[in-house]
Amino acid sequence: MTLREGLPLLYQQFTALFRKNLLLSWRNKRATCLHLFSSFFFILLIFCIQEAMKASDITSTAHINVTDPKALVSPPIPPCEDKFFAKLPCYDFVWSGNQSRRVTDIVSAIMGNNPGRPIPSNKVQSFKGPEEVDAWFMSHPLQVPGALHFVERNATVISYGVQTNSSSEKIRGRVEDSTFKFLVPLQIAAEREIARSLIGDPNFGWDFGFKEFARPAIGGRATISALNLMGPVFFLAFSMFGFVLQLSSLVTEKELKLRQAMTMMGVFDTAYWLSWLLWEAILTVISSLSLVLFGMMFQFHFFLNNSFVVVFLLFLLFQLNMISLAFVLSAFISISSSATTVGFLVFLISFITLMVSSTDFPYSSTYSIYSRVIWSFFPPNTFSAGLQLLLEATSNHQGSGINWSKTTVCAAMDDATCFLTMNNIYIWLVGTFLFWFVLAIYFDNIIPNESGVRKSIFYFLKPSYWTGKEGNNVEEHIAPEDKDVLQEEIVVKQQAMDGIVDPDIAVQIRGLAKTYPGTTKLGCCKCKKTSPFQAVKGLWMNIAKDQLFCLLGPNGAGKTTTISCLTGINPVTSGDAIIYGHSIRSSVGMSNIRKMIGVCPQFDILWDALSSEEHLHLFASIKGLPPSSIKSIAEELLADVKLTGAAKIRAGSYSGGMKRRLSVAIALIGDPKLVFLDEPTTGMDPITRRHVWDIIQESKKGRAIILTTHSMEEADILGDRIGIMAKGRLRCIGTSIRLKSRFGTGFVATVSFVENKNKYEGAGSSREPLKRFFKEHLKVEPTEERKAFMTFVIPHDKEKLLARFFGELQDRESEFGISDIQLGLATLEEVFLNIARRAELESATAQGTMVTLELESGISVEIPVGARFVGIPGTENAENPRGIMVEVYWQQDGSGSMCISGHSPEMRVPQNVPVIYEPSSQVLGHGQRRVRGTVIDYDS
Ligand SMILES: Nc1ncnc2c1ncn2[C@@H]1O[C@H](COP(=O)(O)OP(=O)(O)OP(=O)(O)O)[C@@H](O)[C@H]1O
Repeated sequence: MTLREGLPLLYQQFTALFRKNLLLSWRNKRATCLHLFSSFFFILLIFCIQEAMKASDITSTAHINVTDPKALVSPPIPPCEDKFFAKLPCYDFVWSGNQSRRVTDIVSAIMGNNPGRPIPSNKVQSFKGPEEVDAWFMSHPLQVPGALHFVERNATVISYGVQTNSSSEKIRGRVEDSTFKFLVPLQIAAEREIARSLIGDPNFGWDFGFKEFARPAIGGRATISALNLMGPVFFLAFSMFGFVLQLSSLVTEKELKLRQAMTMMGVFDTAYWLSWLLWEAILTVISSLSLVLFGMMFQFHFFLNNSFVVVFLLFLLFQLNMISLAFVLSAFISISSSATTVGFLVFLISFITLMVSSTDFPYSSTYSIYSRVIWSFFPPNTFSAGLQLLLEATSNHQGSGINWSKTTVCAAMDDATCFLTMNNIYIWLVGTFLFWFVLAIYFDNIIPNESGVRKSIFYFLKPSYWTGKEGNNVEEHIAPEDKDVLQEEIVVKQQAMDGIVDPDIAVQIRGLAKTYPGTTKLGCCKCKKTSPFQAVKGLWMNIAKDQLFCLLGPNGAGKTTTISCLTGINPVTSGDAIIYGHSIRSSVGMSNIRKMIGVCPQFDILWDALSSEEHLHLFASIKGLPPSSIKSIAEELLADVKLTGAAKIRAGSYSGGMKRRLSVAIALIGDPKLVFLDEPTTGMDPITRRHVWDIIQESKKGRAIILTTHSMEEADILGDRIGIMAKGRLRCIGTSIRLKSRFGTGFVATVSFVENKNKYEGAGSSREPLKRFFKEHLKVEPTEERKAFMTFVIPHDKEKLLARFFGELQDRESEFGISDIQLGLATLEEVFLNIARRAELESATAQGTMVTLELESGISVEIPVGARFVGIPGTENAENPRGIMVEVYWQQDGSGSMCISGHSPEMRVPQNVPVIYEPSSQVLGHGQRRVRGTVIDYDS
C-alpha cells in the first residue's frame, strides 16, 4: 500500500486532526457552549447592573420622560436624622444672632410653623455670631445639616444667610442632594418668618414652589457608566473561557502522551498547530459574533453606536491573541488541572494591568515609547486601550461612536497627544498574535516535553536541523561479560565497519546509549540538582526480519528508553540504530522510519471522548493511508482485536483490556514493517491475553516485532529471540532454550505418583526411598513435595549422569509408586531472576549497597543486594571447616528493586566453592552484633 507523502499527507493530517478537535469540542458540549455563549451571561449581567443602578437612583428622574414635572411647595425642614451619615445627637439646624429679640422670635416662629412637624427646642442650637457657629462646626462635625445667620440691620431690614453641609456622602449608591433637601427648606422658612415679622402679620401667606424642567429621559448615561465600570473586566473574564479551555486541551494531549503518540505516527508539527489554530479561530469568530450581537440585542450604545465591524474585530483579534498566549503557556505546563490556575493568574495580572491602564499609562507624553511597546506585548493591555477608545466614543448620549472610516482618526484634540487610533490597536493585535504564535512553536521545541526531551536554544541555527543529518559518535563502554552478548556485539561491529547491510536484518542497533540529563528542582530554600542518569549503556544487536524479538528486564532496566530512542521519541546520547537502512540519528531517516513502524506504547494513549473507530481513522490518516482504504482497514483491525461491537463506543468507557487491544490495533495500522509492543498485554485477563498472543503471532509474518513484557510465559511463547537487559546493559541474548540452558539453575524433574489410597497414607515413608535415591545419585533434595508429585532441581553439572539415572528410575517406577516422570529445563522466570540478581549484585558491589538479612537463628547479616549463597562469618568449626551458609530468596518490589523474600535452612559451605565477595570488616550497630556475609559462588 502506498502511503501519502509531502503536501497531500500534510493536508490529510490537518483535516484528520481538525476533525478530532471538532469531535472533542462536540463531545465536551458544556464547555464549548460556555466558550461560545458565555457572552450572553456577561451582557445580561451588565444589563442587570445597569438596571440596578437606575433603580438605586430612583429619586432621580434621569431615566424617564418628564412631561409634567411636579411642583414642590414649601418643603419642611427635615429632621437631622434624615441626613446621610448624621452623627447623633444631632440638631435640625443652628442659628446665630441670638442677641436680637426679634431674631429669636423669628427662629421660634420657624420652629413652630415648620409644615407638618414643629421643631422641638432641643433640636436647635443658638449662637451669637457666625464665628461661634464655625467654631462649633469644627468640634461637632456632621451633627447638623444647616445653619441660619440673622442680622437685624434696622426696623425694616433683617438680613440672613444660610450654610449647609454640602459634602455629598453616598448611601447604597445614592448621593444626597443637600441643596434641595436642606438649604432650600431653611431658606424658605427664614424668608417666610422674616416677611411675617416685618409685615407684622403672623398669618401672612408665603408659599414657595419649585419644579424641574420637562424633558426626555437621559437614557444613555447609566448604560455607558455600567459598561464603563464593568465592561473591561467582564470582557476579559469572557475571553478567559476560550483561553483556559484551549490551554487545558493542549496540556491534556501532552500529559496523556497523545501528542507523543501522534509524533511517533509521524504527525507534522505544522498540521498539529494549524488544526488547533483553525478550530480555535472558528470558535473565536462565533463567540465574538455572539458577544456583539447580544450587546446589540440589549441595546447598549457601545454596540449600537460603534460600527459592528470595528467592535467585532477588536474582540476577535483579542481572543485570537489569548489563544496564541495559551499555545505559549502550554509548553510550560505539564498537568492539565493547572490550566485553570494559570487562567486565573493571567486574569489577575490582566486585571491589575487594566487598573494601571486606567491611569493613562503608558499612552501619554509622560511615558517613553519603549514603555508603550513593552506594555503592548501583553494582549489584555492593547485590548483595554482599544476598549477605552470605543467606550469614550459612546460615553454620552450624543457620542456617535467609531465607524470603519474613523479607525485611523485620533480621538485626541491635537497631534501631540495622539498616541493611539483603533487602527494602531488592530495592527498591534495582529503583530502580537503572530509573535506569540511563533514563540509558542519555538518553546514547544526547546522546553522539555513529557519525555524530558528538548532541542537546544539555537536549534534552528544548526545545519543538522535543515539537512536532517546528525553526528554518529559511539561511546566506549564496558565489554559484556556474557559470551553470546559479546559475540553479537562483535558481529554487529564488524557489519557496521564493513558497511554491510544484511537483507535479513530489520534493525541493527549500534552502541546505542542514552543518558538523561540531571534536573534542577527548586526547593523552598535551595536548588536540588540530580546527576545525569545513564539509562542505556551501549547496546549492540541485530533484530531479524520476520522475527519477534523479546526484550526482557526488571523495572528500570532501560527497555522503554531503548524503544523511545528507536521510535525517535528520545534522541540518543551516542550510538545509532539502522532501521531498514535508515538511521534514527537523522531527521530525514526518522521520518522515513515513522512511515514503516507501528507502536503500542506502555500506557494506553487514547482520547476518552473518541471511539475506537475514530481512533483508527485518525491514526490511519496521520500515517498517510489513502482515504479510500481507511474505513475497510479500520474495520479489519477492529475485527482482529475483537472490538467490532465496541467500535462506536467511546474509549473512556472501555475496560483496561479493551484499551490495550485498541492500542495493539493502532500499532498495526498501515501494515508496518516493524512493530514495537511495549507490554501490550498488561491488565488483560488470561483469555484476552491468549487472543492477543494469537494476533501477535499472526502479525509476525512479513515484519519484525520488538516486544517488551514482564510475562515470562508470553516471552517464552512468542519470542523467537530473547534479550534480557538489566541496569541499562544487555545481559544475555538467544533463544528461550539457549537462555534456559545457560542461565537456569539446571533441569527440573517432576515425579508424579500413582493414586493409591493405602500407599498415599503411608506416602511420607514410601517416598523416602525415592528421596534417598535422588540424594545418593544426584545429591539433590526435593524443592517441592505435594500429595501427587515431587519436584527436584538438578544442577547442570550432573547432566552427564542423567541418562543412566533416569533409566534406572524408570526401571524402578513400580517400586517407588511413580506414575510419570517429566524432565525439563528451568523456567525463563528463573533465568530472568538470575540475570536480574546478578545485575543487582554487580551494581551493589560497585556501589557498596547492602541490605540486612535477618536469619531465623537471630543473627543479622549485611549482604550485597542480589547475593544468593551467603556464608555466615564466625560459624566455622571442626565439623564445618568453611562454616555455615544459607541460600537467600529474592523478589522485586513494586519499584523494581530486589528485596529479600526469605532464606533456606542453614547448610554447610561445601569445600572448594569460591568466594565472590569478601567483606572488609565487621560492623557493630545499635548494640546488636551485625556481621557482613561472604558471597559464595555455589551456583557455578
Ligand atoms: N525522562 C527521564 N529522565 C530521567 N530518568 C529517566 C527518564 N525516563 C526514564 N528514566 C530512568 O531511566 C531508567 C530506565 O527507564 P525505562 O523506563 O527505560 O525502564 P524500563 O526497563 O522500561 O522499566 P519498566 O519495566 O518499569 O517499564 C529508569 O531508572 C528511569 O527512572
